[in-house]
Amino acid sequence: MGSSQRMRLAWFVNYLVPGWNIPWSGNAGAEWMNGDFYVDMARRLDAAGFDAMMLEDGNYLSDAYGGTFEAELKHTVRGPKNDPLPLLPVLAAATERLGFIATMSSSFYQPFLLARLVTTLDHLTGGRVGWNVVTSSSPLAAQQFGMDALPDHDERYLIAEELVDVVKKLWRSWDRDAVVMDRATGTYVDHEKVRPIHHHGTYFDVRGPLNALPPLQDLPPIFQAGGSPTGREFAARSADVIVSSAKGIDDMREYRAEVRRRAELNGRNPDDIKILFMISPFLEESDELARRRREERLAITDERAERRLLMMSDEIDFSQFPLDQPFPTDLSTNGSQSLLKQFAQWAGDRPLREAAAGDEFEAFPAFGTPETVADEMEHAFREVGGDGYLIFAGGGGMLTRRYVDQVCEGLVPELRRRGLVWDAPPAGLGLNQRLACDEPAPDQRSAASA
Ligand SMILES: Cc1cc2nc3c(=O)[nH]c(=O)nc-3n(C[C@H](O)[C@H](O)[C@H](O)COP(=O)(O)O)c2cc1C
Repeated sequence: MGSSQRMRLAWFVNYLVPGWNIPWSGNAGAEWMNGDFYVDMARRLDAAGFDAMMLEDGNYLSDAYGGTFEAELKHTVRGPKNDPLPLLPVLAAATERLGFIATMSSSFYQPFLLARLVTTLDHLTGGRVGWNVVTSSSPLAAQQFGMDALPDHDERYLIAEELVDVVKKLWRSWDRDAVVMDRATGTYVDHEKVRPIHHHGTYFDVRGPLNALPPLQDLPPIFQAGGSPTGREFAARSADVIVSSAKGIDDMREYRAEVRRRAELNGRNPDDIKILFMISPFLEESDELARRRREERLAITDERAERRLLMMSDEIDFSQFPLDQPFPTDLSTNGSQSLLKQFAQWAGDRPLREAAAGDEFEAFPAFGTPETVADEMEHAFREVGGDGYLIFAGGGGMLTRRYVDQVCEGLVPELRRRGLVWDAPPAGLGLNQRLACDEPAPDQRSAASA
């Protein structure tokens, strides 16, 4: 059975300590900061045929949970976290084809700085960079930049939309053939091919032009993860790739249909937006062993519940809610609205301890042998019609070199055998073209069994 479209694979990483006190974590706790762990990982992903590594970012430690940094620093949820942007060219230099998605917040970056940074990264990586547009979710982040609080949730998306627009105008302030290098006249750039943009908007005033070269890719891909109605609308208007935290086949289907509908209403071809769903696969030699290991990981303990609640504590103090009671249903936030709503739905009437400890960042539970997990992924892929997956290693907590190998050496070859992922991308594609490319991979199942 050939595939009508290919499955894209990306991996979501935080530049903070990966698994460090679990089996197979080696000396990661003492060494992660030098970047070698992530360099090794990027090489593995590149060789396995992953499309991209997505580098998460945020810029605060939260004491919203219980009014202290104790739990935050104990569990290393948000830090210590180094700045992933300088890591990006280091990763690119160690790899050939893998794309890298840099996260930069629309609440703190000025368009000029961002446009120049991304175009520089695009040249340094040979056209392999993308931008994950996030709006940030905590007043604690705003307070690092001289503000008391973030703008309101929905207004943040208006700012993001204008930011994307100005950044694109800056990228296009140079014609692609502006550099003429005319030796006879001694002219390096044709000045008629470079123009100011004179942008005067609601949130930004930028004269332009860019004082750097335009990106190597025509436009580096825009990633987005908005889950609220406003977030979905922004994604449908601006994103090339959406990473979704939808949970369950119905939710995945609903999310995809709604974003595609919104894209169409905005005059876009819905097929131009690729949607990746999050999974945290749990791979072992047998289904039974994987099930047992997963159960151990998701054991209902106060410690695990605390870690999960901490991840949401960008604004609300979740330590105030008793773990033996159901999660309150009447909470609202100026932070990540959809993530809060999704957790409340997941939690239902169960005691909070059970709901929080048992929650994983995944569209569906994926555990077992590579064959079993590939079955699950293929089933959902065909059922929902999504464009691929974003792997997240259980919120990063179970990320080890061994875990990366289980995915790259066990799961991906199985997906490739089924004709779901390419052997290698077609030559000469920038990251944006690569992500957009639906060209099916050859089905190697019959060849392998012949
Ligand atoms: C896969 C994924 C990756 C995300 N990466 C980041 C990130 O790196 N930094 C950040 O501040 N927020 C990140 N977010 C949060 C989103 O930008 C957004 O705030 C969240 O999905 C809630 O959407 P909403 O505000 O529309 O409700 C991520 C969310 C998801 C699902």
